Amino acid sequence: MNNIIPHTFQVERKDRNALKGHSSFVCWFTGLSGSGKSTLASLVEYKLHEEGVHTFSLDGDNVRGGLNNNLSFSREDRKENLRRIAEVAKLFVDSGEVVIASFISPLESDRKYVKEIIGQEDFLEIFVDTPIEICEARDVKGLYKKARAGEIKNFTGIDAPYEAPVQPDMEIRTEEADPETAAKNIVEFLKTKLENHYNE
Ligand SMILES: Nc1ncnc2c1ncn2[C@@H]1O[C@H](COP(=O)(O)OS(=O)(=O)O)[C@@H](OP(=O)(O)O)[C@H]1O
Ligand SMILES: Nc1ncnc2c1ncn2[C@@H]1O[C@H](COP(=O)(O)OP(=O)(O)O)[C@@H](O)[C@H]1O
Repeated sequence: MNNIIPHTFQVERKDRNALKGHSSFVCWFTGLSGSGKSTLASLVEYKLHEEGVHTFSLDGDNVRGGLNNNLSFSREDRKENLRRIAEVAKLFVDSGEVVIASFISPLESDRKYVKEIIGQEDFLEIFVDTPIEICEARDVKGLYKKARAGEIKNFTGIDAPYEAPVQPDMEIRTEEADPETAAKNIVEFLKTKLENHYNE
């Protein structure tokens, strides 16, 4: 960082957390396209918001439509996509928000990189574990059909890899729990972090 000297501001993260009355961190959903990331993220955010928690959602399609609209789905571009998202998420954590991030984030090494940028203590990984056959049967956006027809290249799970997390903080098998029940369980899990992390 040549000649870059960060300014220290009087209002710090701890002051923003105190004003909001809770801690801030990133809840990161990873899983295949159609696994249920956005569905669960939306329900979880709604429930937290209803309880007065300050939240902000970052989602694959939204971020790729703006900030990251120059990036493809090559391995290098996915890494850059996730690097920028991690930096943005970190800013939101500093601002005192609970960030709900939903990105395929298919590689263990890239998720590790994201965790390093955000900081281990501010990062929770939730694996939305849905077998590819189910995601493909759902085919919410018709993308699997296009990928099978060769109209989309590097599609995760078809001709690009997805590495399941080795030690996620939480795993949701969407075949076993309906979205509402799964979201409730996630919120219960996050509440511990909201309180404990704040009192540390
Ligand atoms: N080739 C390919 N592979 C996977 N996904 C694709 C692809 N092309 C477009 N899409 C759409 O982009 C969404 C995933 O973007 P992400 O930023 O989450 O992907 S990544 O983390 O950089 O791998 C993903 O959204 P979700 O279905 O919500 O996961 C797709 O709608
Ligand atoms: N238990 C579940 N959790 C989440 N989504 C589910 C579940 N069961 C079925 N679904 C359906 O699966 C689809 C998941 O789509 P979406 O949330 O957009 O996935 P992603 O964001 O991972 O691409 C939605 O149509 C949702 O209604």
